Amino acid sequence: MNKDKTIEKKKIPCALTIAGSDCSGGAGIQADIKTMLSLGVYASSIITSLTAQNTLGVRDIFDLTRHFLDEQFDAVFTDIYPDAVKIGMVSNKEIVEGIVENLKKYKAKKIVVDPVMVSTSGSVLLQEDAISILVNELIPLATMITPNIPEASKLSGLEIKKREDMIKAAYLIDEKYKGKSIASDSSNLNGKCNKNNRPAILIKGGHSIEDANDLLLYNGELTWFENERIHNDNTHGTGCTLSSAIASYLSLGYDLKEAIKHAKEYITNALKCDFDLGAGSGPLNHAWKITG
Ligand SMILES: Nc1ncnc2c1ncn2[C@@H]1O[C@H](COP(=O)(O)OP(=O)(O)O)[C@@H](O)[C@H]1O
Ligand SMILES: Cc1ncc(COP(=O)(O)OP(=O)(O)O)c(N)n1
Repeated sequence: MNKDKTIEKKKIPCALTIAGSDCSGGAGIQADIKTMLSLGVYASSIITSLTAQNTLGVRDIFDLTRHFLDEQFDAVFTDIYPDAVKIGMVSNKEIVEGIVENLKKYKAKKIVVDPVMVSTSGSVLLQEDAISILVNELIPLATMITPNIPEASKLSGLEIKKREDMIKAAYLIDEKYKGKSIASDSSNLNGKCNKNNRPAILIKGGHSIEDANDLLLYNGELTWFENERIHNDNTHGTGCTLSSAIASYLSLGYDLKEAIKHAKEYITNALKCDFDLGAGSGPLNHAWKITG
């Protein structure tokens, strides 16, 4: 292509989402791209799986092949290299293995892994035999992971009922990754070190019976991100949105804690708009910044 080299190129931050497609637009790739765009970040995508789902649940899942995954990685990373990456639904063993190999091959930076396992409506989004690869090979590449309460229970082996359990679970997960992190950016996250050389852990509190507070364990330090619980049943895609908002803020150059703080505010505002689409648990309003 004959591009005019005399025109000065404007550099805009680029975030990549590697996730499943939700045809109803509430979660997955669609929620991620809406979030990235609303935060002023260029969004690219690598699709792992197609889901036929809506606000009532997941009807069917069709996984992409390893070959097609590799083709997408090559197309994205050799042309518009992302400043940050968000990973969501990875569906099966072959796909997780492919993601691990490609992230290493292209030396991806600032990786936020949302260890999506089961949708809130109860559908399995990660096959059982893929869990150990996610745990032992993908998570060690991550800058941070964002499990919800059921996922944090699975990763830690601890039943989480209250705030203190979230703290115990965070330490148990952290202990597993002692000395195992090989994140290519672990020594250079916006100039800050992951001193312990393992992924930061953010346990999300959306499923808590208490407040919707999220807990971060980062460099051995605990931080709570406390925002009011919004009484809105339309929460489809909150986890996808939070992780893609964090990746967006990281691509904009925010440090980890600032990125989480702003991402949490984004979710709270999107929930406050009280969108009510569909017959079930509806999606968030990503246009809240424009429409209020
Ligand atoms: N009712 C709510 N009010 C305020 N924040 C919420 C609410 N539900 C979820 N969140 C927030 O949305 C984000 C995603 O959390 P969660 O729903 O636990 O994840 P997931 O969608 O992966 O199950 C977290 O920051 C959580 O605190
Ligand atoms: C394609 C796809 N990816 C992820 C999810 C799960 O979305 P999440 O935001 O974690 O939570 P719920 O929407 O299940 O509350 C999904 N449903 N589809």
